Amino acid sequence: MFEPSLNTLTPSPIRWFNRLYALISVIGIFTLFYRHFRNLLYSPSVTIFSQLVADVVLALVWATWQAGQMYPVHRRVFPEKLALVVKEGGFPGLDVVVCTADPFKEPPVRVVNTVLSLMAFDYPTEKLSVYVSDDGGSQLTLFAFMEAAKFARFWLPYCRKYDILDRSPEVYFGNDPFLFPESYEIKEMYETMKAKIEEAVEKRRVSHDQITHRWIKAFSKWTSTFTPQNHPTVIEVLLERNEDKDITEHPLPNLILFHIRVSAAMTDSPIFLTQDCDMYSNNPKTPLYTLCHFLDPKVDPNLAFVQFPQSFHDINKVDTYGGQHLLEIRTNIWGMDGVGGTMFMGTGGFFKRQAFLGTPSSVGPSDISEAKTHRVEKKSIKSDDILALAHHVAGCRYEENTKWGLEMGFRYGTLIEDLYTGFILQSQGWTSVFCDPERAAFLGSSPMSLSDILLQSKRWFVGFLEMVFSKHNPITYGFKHMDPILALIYAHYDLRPLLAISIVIYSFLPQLALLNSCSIFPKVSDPWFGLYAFLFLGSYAKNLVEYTMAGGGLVKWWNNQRMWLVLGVSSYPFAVIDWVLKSVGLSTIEFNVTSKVLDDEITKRYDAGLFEFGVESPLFLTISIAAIVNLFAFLTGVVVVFKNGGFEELFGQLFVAGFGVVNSWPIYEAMVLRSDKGKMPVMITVKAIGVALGLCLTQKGTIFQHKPTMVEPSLTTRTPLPIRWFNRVYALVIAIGIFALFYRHFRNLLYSPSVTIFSLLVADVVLALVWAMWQASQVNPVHRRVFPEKLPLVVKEGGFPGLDVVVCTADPFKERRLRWLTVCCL
Ligand SMILES: O=c1ccn([C@@H]2O[C@H](COP(=O)(O)OP(=O)(O)O[C@H]3O[C@H](CO)[C@@H](O)[C@H](O)[C@H]3O)[C@@H](O)[C@H]2O)c(=O)[nH]1
Repeated sequence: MFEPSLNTLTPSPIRWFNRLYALISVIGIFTLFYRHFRNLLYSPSVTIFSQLVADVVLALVWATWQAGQMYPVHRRVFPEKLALVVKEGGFPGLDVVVCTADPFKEPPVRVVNTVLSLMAFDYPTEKLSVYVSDDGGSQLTLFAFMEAAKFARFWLPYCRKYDILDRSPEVYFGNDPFLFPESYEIKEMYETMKAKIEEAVEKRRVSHDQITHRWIKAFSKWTSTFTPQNHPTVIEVLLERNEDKDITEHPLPNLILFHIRVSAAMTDSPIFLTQDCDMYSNNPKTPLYTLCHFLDPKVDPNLAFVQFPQSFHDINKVDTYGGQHLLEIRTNIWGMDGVGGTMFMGTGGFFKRQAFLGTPSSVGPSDISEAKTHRVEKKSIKSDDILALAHHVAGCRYEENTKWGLEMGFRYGTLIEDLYTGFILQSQGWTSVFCDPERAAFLGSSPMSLSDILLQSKRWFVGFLEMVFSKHNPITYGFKHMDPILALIYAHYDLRPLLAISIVIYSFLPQLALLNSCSIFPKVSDPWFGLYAFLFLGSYAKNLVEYTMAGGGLVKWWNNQRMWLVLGVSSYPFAVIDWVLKSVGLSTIEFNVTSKVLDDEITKRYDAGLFEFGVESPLFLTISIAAIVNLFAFLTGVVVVFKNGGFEELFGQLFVAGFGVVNSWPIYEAMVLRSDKGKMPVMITVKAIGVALGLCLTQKGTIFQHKPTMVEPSLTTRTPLPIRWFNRVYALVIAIGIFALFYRHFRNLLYSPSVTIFSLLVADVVLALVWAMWQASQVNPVHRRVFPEKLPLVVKEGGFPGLDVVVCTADPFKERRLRWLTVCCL
């Protein structure tokens, strides 16, 4: 029987290019390690050891990133075919949970907009319930939703009637679309509601005259002992679909305030969506795209969630802080999808409820219509027993001695509950898919100040470190429980904070060495320099290709790589320090909610592409120190090279310092050229200059051996022969062939051991060894020339060293001749 396919999955052809690039780079990386080890062996030094450590960490993070490039896929969905599979009345129930935590960092008007846009999904309202979970326990939130429930009666039918696309009223009216007869009236209602909510937030309380009789009892819970941490359970049904109708007598979706488990007790829909409070719906058809996965006749019964990307409406044209996370959200995620599971991003994830109750084998049937827990759908959500059950499960003692947070529901105990929860689900055998419709499903806000973005990243990175050092480490645990490639991709995120080691080393070591005229990279004419150039340019070029394919341009890419460096000397090392302090019990780390409050001046500066400093954050101090050291080293290096020469030897360091300087431009600008409120605080600049100069002046002659770079007349030249490239390529190709042959021998030995195979292996190993030794002499053939005419520049004739000439005659007694030669040498 023909079964309509609601989605398709196609492997991306770019995977072949990715794999080839990875193979060539791996060879390059191992060659570089060989050089480091050889140097360490023959002339061990702190500098070489630091370079080795930096490069090993870089290589680890790079390699785990490549895992996400091995199996990229693309998906398409066909919502127009849904009707062939299920009638609208047969759609599964959908619970939407929106979380908010602080009405002063997350303005209730914005949360209301998010919720209204979700209530207005193109989905049967009798199947839809929206929950608002307020961790801040604020009466301002309740008041805002009381008002929102009234406005919804007008807004939802208006969206339906005119098939409006922007279903967040703020966005819709912000675009000035007065096309329909009711538009003015609806806008006025919205503005009135907005003003009321904002007035209450400004006064920080809800006055009695703003509360209608029906809500007095609800607000009476906010007594003098009520605090955000300690308060009675508050569950309020603001709209109930069986009772509340919009102005066209169409049922409204349920709208309920408070806790996530409450949704299982009240509506128990098979699918639920979790949403950040700022992530409004930008595409009303999003739930239909989700159904294209959950209701596909060939659906994987273990499918746990469908993830939509996090997209942002307020990123400036050049994405100054790399806030779009294009590489993570639009590139790597497809690589995860190709091996069985995209990560959960904390928002925009539609879950099958059953996935939170246990492993696929323990929870039984996985048909979406069966994916319920309490089976309470038929009763009114205002009935006493449902409300009693909801209060019971919402109570904070409910979880004690249960599996909630450990083996069920969202997994606690980390600052990255989203990534962690997705990882655990996938290690239990659940799968997930990524869905990226052309019109973004959801749009949220991204921080506009540097300190907000650095603090947010630091929180994530502490969370990643918690995961690395837990029993759920992606390598030790992941390798056993999921596709190893997927485990490696998770490992990439968890290892990222360790990049602090590499970026800090490369932000200071070559620069300080430059100040000592001490060369730590090969000189330009040295073949090893080519290897450095290949690895650096290759990875940057590949990164640019990935970024462009993800939808970014050159300027955005540049800003993104700059943020990578900025994070490397701020959020990454601070996350490591925070994690260490927390691990030894010297501090606790809390979830600091990211501020979503818009400040006009900050927005203006952000839109102009300026970095927003403004506050005295220790995170800015380290960035500034690195920027000043790079500038000082670069300028000193240029002067030294002009005075004494040595450009070839010092080029590598001049390049690294120069690269640091170019990337640090916004920091110098904020220190010296800007006078607005977002400039670098003077105290940070002063402290940074003090520390940087102290560092540059006090390290002289410590770990760096001073090597004068004065030009000396060269009496000989040594030119590598071009044939070496041919020799090397030949050796490389044959070496790959030899390894393939060995692989065959070993496999044969393993599966059908015999004397013949063993003898062949021994013979080939010996041949290969002798061959490899001979190739060693072909790798770097050189040609030498001497310039006797330049000798007077170095030494006068009178200063020539003495020269003894020994003439040998044939001697029947060889030993005697040797004895004579030895005597001469003495
Ligand atoms: O104690 C808390 C803290 C936060 N939130 C809500 O969680 C959401 C995310 O918080 P936010 O401060 O915006 O964190 P971000 O770092 O911007 O969010 C990203 O990172 C979080 C942690 O990994 C994920 O939870 C989010 O979904 C993801 O968008 C917001 O709706 C908050 O209201 C709560 O409900 N309770």
